[in-house]
Amino acid sequence: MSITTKDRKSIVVVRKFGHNHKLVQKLERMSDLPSIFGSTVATFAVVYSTATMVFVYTVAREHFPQHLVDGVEKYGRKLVNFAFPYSQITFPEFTDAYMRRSEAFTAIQNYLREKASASANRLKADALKDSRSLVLSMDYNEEIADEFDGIKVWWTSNRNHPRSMQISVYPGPGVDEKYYKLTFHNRHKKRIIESYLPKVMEDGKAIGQDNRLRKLYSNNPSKHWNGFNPKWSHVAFEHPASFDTLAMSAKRKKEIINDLDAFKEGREDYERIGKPWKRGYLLYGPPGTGKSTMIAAMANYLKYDVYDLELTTIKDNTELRRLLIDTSSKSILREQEEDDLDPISKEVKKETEDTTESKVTLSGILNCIDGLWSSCGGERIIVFTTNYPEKLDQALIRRGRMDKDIEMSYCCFEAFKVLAKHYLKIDSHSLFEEIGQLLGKTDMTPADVAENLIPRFKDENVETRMNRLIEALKTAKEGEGASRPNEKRKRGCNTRINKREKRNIR
Ligand SMILES: Nc1ncnc2c1ncn2[C@@H]1O[C@H](COP(=O)(O)OP(=O)(O)OP(=O)(O)O)[C@@H](O)[C@H]1O
Ligand SMILES: [Mg+2]
Repeated sequence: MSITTKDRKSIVVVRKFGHNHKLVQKLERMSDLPSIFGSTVATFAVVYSTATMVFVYTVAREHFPQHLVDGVEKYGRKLVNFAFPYSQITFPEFTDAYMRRSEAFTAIQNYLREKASASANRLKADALKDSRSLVLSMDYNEEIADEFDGIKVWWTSNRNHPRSMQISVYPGPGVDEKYYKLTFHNRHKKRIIESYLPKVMEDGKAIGQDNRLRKLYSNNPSKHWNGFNPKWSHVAFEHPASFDTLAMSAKRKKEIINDLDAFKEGREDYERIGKPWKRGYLLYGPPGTGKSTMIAAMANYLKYDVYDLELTTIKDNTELRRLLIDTSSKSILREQEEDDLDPISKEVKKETEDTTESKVTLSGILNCIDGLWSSCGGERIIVFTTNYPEKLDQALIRRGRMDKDIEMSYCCFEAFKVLAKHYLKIDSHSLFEEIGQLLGKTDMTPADVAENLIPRFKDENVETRMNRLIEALKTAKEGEGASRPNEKRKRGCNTRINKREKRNIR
């Protein structure tokens, strides 16, 4: 170093700085070396060297003209960058003084959680709000290395300890300030910012979505809405239904799953053709054929929330719109026709409801489905369920609003086999043939079949349960024969999916 100064000590220190740069370069090449070691030494070198630069700068300002001092400063910065060519980005937990949690922090936390359990040595266990089980994450001061397109980066989890024992509802002095720090080589800055970080955010959000406890929302009567009473109340959505346990033919099931997959993966297609990312299903069929079970299976398959829309407690279209805007994406909105409600539910509703009649009109619903609601955040499914498809207005079910009809009907033999597999834990039995024949001649819903297969007492054996079903089928057949002797029944498997073009409900 050729700086002529009276202070010998500073020249010696600058030489050390050069030595540290070589060390950092060496550490960088040794990518197999635990990086915490590399970055700790490098950080130490930089802190040490930076302190020295500050000292040199102070001394120089006192003894040298300004243009020389500026030169030293510029050269010093270059040296620091040369010695530690890494950039760091910090992601604090809170975005502001109002305890608003940073979305970026949460996404990174989710993203690193999976990597942490595989590679970090020290983990923290938490039962997070809205999460179903214990979650493990990297402990403070722990480091995780990640790789993206051959670029190596390091994440550390840190916190600033409270500077005083003050108790505060806001983060700040007295409250832990947690943050993640990302370190990467300067030469990758552009790709890290433009490609890696967006990927971390996207993956982290998707992981959060998958792990969160999903919710079943129901709308509150609009007369109760105010700052304290929200439009929607929710409970945890923990319905156990799945496509595996849903009684219907395997072919139909596959068709519905494929349709849902295409929708879920279809974001870019919808964007490209300029269509709101939503899909409408019309589920129709007699009570007990599995319409509600199907919605639960869909929600579990897609990992969506469910909004149960009760139109009778909404005064008018404006309120309906406000209600729908308040729903989130990745959700299934279920609207049930009032005629479908059983007599008891109708009575309860009459007693609890306001006497003023709902002025929600069909066109109000349609406008919401077509317009505003569709456009505020995509990935929404709307399902209309009805026991009386023939009563639905054609405007509601025209193509583009309801994209697919799914008919749920009586239990066929294939559907019975699904129920037997789950209720009786058997795939075949000598009584299956008789049951199959009876199902072919009798209208019995999957709900009634299931009711006969469920044990009435502990350890009730499989034959007894199947014989009970046989008896029930025989009784139902006799009853049907007596009440509807001339009716020509069409029986297929319990689900039929109709393309809109082919179906004519009226
Ligand atoms: N297809 C099915 N697969 C499996 N279980 C079924 C099926 N259909 C009915 N069940 C059983 O019967 C019960 C009632 O079914 P569900 O509530 O889904 O019928 P629904 O068609 O929605 O009736 P409603 O028209 O009265 O609303 C379910 O809890 C489930 O146990
Ligand atoms: Mg139902």
